[in-house]
Amino acid sequence: MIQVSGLHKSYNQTPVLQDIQFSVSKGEFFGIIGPNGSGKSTLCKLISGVVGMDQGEIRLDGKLLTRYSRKELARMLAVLEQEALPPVGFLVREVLEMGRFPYQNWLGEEALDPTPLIDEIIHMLNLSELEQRSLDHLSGGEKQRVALGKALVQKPMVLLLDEPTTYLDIGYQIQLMDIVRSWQKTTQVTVVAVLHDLNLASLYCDRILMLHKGRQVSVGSPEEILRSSLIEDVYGTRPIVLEHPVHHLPQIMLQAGG
Ligand SMILES: Nc1ncnc2c1ncn2[C@@H]1O[C@H](COP(=O)(O)OP(=O)(O)OP(=O)(O)O)[C@@H](O)[C@H]1O
Repeated sequence: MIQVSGLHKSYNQTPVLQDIQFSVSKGEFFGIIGPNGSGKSTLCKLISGVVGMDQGEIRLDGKLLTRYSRKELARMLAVLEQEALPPVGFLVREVLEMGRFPYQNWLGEEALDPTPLIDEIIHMLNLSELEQRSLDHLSGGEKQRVALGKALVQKPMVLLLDEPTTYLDIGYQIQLMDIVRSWQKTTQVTVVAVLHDLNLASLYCDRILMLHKGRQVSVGSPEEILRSSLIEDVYGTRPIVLEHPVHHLPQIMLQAGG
């Protein structure tokens, strides 16, 4: 579904991403991890077409990203980022309705009534009590659920999540990741998620790409990537890696220094 090859990106002559090469299959849950400043968000912006690359190519469903029109790309790919929410004055339901713009004509109408889909997503994300509230008065976590709702109503083939669990407490972190995963199972959407929390990445991702200083360190299963020595090389701290007693996936425990 996504093929990235030979990707390079510099800002002001400083390389931010170099030699990035990977592919993501349809329906896969693909994680991107790495320390602060390693280039995760830049990679997301390149995949979503917000920022142009210097070298290399990105293909979505076999077609070069640069060949998609804005509306075609919005039907193909949705991005969850809170900053993309409209600034002030909109109700939650209105914000979700905005997610349908790729399917609307110039009058803002679409062939099929999107109300059942929007209702389903409002229900799934527990937004029923908030749907007539203004976005301005929501908490960070509530806004994050609205941002996810706006991305899901786009019914994309690829869902790009840039730090989706920021602002969320542990209950909502798991709830959001579970919702994304069950949505993925029913729609076969391909998910690419930048995650800071390595334990969440392990629990939800089929494969993980690890970045370090703009370079790709490795791509592999959680077991291949979340190894104590590799994490120490990249993050500069050596965690204890244990197997989750229920899910049998690696989980890390941090060790305090001194
Ligand atoms: N628009 C920009 N102009 C100049 N430099 C930039 C720009 N955007 C990002 N950078 C630089 O590119 C590097 C990678 O940034 P990026 O935001 O992609 O990293 P990240 O891995 O997402 O970091 P974090 O985990 O801290 O969010 C950083 O050194 C950052 O300062």
